[in-house]
Order: sequence, then structure tokens, then C-alpha cells
Amino acid sequence: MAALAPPVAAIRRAVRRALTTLPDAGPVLVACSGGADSLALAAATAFVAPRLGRPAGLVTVDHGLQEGSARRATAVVDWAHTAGLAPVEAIRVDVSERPGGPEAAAREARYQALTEAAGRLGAAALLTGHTRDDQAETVLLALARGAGPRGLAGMPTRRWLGEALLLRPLLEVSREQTRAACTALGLAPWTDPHNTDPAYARARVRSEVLPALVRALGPGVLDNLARTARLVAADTAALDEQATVALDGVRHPDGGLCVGGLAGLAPAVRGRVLHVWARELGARPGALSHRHVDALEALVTGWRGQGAAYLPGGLRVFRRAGRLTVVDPCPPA
Ligand SMILES: Nc1ncnc2c1ncn2[C@@H]1O[C@H](COP(=O)(O)OP(=O)(O)OP(=O)(O)O)[C@@H](O)[C@H]1O
Repeated sequence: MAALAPPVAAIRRAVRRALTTLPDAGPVLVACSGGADSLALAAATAFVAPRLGRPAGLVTVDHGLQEGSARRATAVVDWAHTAGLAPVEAIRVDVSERPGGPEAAAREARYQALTEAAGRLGAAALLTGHTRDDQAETVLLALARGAGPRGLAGMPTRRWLGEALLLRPLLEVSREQTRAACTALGLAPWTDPHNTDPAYARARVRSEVLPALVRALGPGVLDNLARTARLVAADTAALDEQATVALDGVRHPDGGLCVGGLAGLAPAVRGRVLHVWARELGARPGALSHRHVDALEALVTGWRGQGAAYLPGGLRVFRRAGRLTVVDPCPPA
């Protein structure tokens, strides 16, 4: 038997590790674009999952945004059948009516379709092919955009996507390894033109910024950025836990928050408490920005006797009698 190419073995090990952590016995579904990362992931899953007694299927989403997208989806489906994956589905989504740019709309439609498929097919988890390189790009973009620790923590290896558990088994595998694995297995991955289109910030980071950093600082940069994400994620999780406890400690029976208690918290914990409280009040996480939290913070630490903080959804927060209190939502304009 031919020796297993190291990247193929490394990717299978990563998938095995991820699958053995799953409590639920149902099938897993690989989200596959046909690109090198998710193709290498799908091939490894097709090999590993049955050996763990677990069925593995595949879903590919056709956004209909590029010429030949339906052909690409069909090619992925055909390959998945030959690899022994089942069930296999290509899902066509319509992104034309969605708000935002085409990339954001495609992403939202894709995750919605993937979550629905995972629910419909009773999947224990949905697997995506995000790699260490994707993680390094995410961290760098977050740093440049001032996203704060939550952004610097990068993508988690697992998270809930609605009712579906999303796993990213390849977060410590390099893109070079996924490409090498595809070559070793004789697979011909699809190349997404967006990945090299300089109109997209991520593509510029991928093709210009990271190679320049590696040239200037050495090959360890990508691993180090991914490591930064893991370290920040651990710190962030600890601070989030502290904030959950602290929030209960500063709640007033009328639903407001005690200013004295808030003022005594460490700023990093207070900011989180205010963020969680604002979400509880009904401010959608996507609409809630650091400016809203800063405005709440100003009611605690920068109070000059008057003023209010305005939150998404028409919510107004006042400081009264030593408490932050929500005043009825503004009537719609
Ligand atoms: N059209 C799609 N259908 C199904 N899953 C997708 C699709 N596009 C992306 N994904 C999933 O999301 C992951 C991240 O996709 P993204 O396009 O951001 O990264 P990528 O590095 O180009 O990945 P790939 O090489 O697998 O295309 C993919 O690895 C795959 O698991």
C-alpha cells in the first residue's frame, strides 16, 4: 500500500479529533464549496466517519452568482457520491432580494441553507473547512478594524448555528496542507474567483498582506496569529463568565442596573455586563455597536446629571435614583 501523504494523514487526524468530541450519534454534514479546504475536509470525513460508525453527508450551496455555479455544484455532488458520502445535496439559494452587498447576502443565505439542511437531515454537526490561514486572515482583519477582543478571538472551533452545531476541524491545518492533500488524493479543487479579487478586503489580506508579513517576519506569522486567536478566545470566555455573575450582582428588582455596583466593576467586565444587558433589553446583536455600549458606560462613569443612551430598537436608557433604567421604546417614526 502506498504511504499516506502527511497532509492527508494530518487532516484525517484533525477530523477524527473533532468527530470523537461529538456527544450526539447522528450523521455529520460537510459544507463543501468544492474549494481545496472543504474538498480535503470532505475527503477526510468520508474516510474517518464510517470508521467511527457515523454516517457522513455533504451539502453544497449554489448562490447562482457566478457563471458555471450550477456546474460546480453538480461536480461536487457527483464527486461526493463516488466518495461514498450520503446524503448529498446541492441547494440553490436566491440572494437577489437580500440586503447588503452580494458577498454578505451570499454568506447569510448560505448559512441559512446549511442550518436548514442540518435540521432537516438530523445532523449531529455541520463541518466547515476553515483553516489556520482563514483564522490568521480573520484575526488580522479584526485587528485592523478595531474589532476588540471578540474579533481577535477569531472563529471558534465549535459554535451553535441556530439548532445546528457547527464544527471547524481544520482550524489548525494550513491551506498549504489542504492543497497538498487534494493533490495527493488526485482531487481537482474549484478555485473561487472571489478569493483573488482585490475588490475584497479578505482577498487583499490573503494575497498581499499575509505574504508581506511572512516575508518580513518569518514563516511563523500564520501560526502565531492563529495562536493569538486561541489565547484571546480563552481570556474572552473567562471575562464573559465573570460578566454573567457580575450582571446578576448589579440587577435591581425593577429590571434596571445599580450604578454603584457597575462603577465598582473592572472596565472590561462592566463593558460586557452593559453589552449583555442591552441585548436582554432587545437590542439585536448585529445592530448593537461599541458606540451604544460606550453611551451606557458614559451614564455610569461620565455622568453629568443629565442625558440618555439610545439603543437600537428605539430603546432609551436613563440614569435615575442610582439606577440605569429603560424608558419605554420610542413610538415608531
Ligand atoms: N457554496 C458553498 N457551499 C457549501 N459550503 C460552503 C460554500 N462556500 C463556503 N462553504 C463552507 O464555508 C467554508 C469557508 O468558506 P470560504 O469561502 O470563506 O473559505 P475558503 O477558504 O475559500 O474555503 P474553500 O477552499 O473550502 O472554498 C468552506 O470551507 C466551506 O466549508
